[in-house]
Amino acid sequence: MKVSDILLNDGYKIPAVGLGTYQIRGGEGYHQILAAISDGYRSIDSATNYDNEGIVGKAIRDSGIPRSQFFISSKLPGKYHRYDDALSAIKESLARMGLEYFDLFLIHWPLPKRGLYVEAWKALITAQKLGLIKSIGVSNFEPEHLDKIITETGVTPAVNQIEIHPYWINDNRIQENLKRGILTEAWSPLGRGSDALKEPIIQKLAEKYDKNVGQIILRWHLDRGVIPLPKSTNLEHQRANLNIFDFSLTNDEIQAINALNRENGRIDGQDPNEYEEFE
Ligand SMILES: NC(=O)C1=CN([C@@H]2O[C@H](COP(=O)(O)OP(=O)(O)OC[C@H]3O[C@@H](n4cnc5c(N)ncnc54)[C@H](OP(=O)(O)O)[C@@H]3O)[C@@H](O)[C@H]2O)C=CC1
Ligand SMILES: O=C(O)C(=O)[C@@H](O)[C@H](O)C(=O)CO
Repeated sequence: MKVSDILLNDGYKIPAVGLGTYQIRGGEGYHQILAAISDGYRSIDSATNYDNEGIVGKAIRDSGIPRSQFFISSKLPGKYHRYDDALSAIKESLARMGLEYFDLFLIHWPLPKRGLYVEAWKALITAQKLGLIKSIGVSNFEPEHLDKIITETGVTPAVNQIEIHPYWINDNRIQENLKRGILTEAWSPLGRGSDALKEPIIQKLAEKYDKNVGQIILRWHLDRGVIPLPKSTNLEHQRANLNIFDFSLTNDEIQAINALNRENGRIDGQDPNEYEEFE
């Protein structure tokens, strides 16, 4: 299945769907990632905190597909926000992956109470200049965090990866990213297997388009200009999650899914202003 590309604000292109890899680890995880690659995934979202950079890199190398055809992302953990630590951490991530560069590297969480994310951002800018990273971005950044790094460095992130699913549609943050020329990626795009998959409106649309419920939600992301990063260890789901480029939702259908939004729909404990990573 051919996945479309989207242009980033720095001139690089990113595939419109990527594979989430949270909790995909070890030998089993290696085979799951290899299977996803053979099904057509070229964009893979990893993180130092996922303890899987080694198997992601091994799957890429063993796939036989040229490195240049992949779009590989990882993320900086909070314990390495200091400038020197961040630069070393990026080099360590590359070493674990066995790669010479990342296509995208993100600050995983802003951790505003620690107040070091501007230092971390400066390290990503340096790493980009050194050729270790092509595109640099952030994750879980609120508009005020974005403004702070942009004002203090003059460099706008290419991507902000944030929580988005039918119970947390996050329209305001998507618009705030857009205003600054930042592309939005959706983490937990399927609500991490929540009841969203059972919602009648989504089931009805699945029947209408002859798709499954996961595909309807992923198409909703694309139709809102958002890149979803679905995680699946099930081969059938993995394949289906890429097969979303032969239909699109109407504006009314997008609004009907938007109406599932809940004031407290965020996944527990993931408020970017409060979130603390475990050391
Ligand atoms: N930047 C950040 O702070 C964060 C980033 N992330 C990133 O986002 C990725 C995705 O988020 P994640 O939390 O994993 O959750 P997802 O929203 O991707 O949901 C994953 C769950 O949905 C199921 N699923 C996948 N496809 C389908 C389908 N077609 N039909 C029915 N069920 C399906 C999976 O089960 P099965 O395996 O059986 O298919 C799994 O239980 C992460 O893996 C990670 O890469 C996530 C959280 C925070
Ligand atoms: O998966 C990630 O990228 C995370 O940042 C984690 O916070 C994850 O969302 C989680 O729920 C950890 O408890």
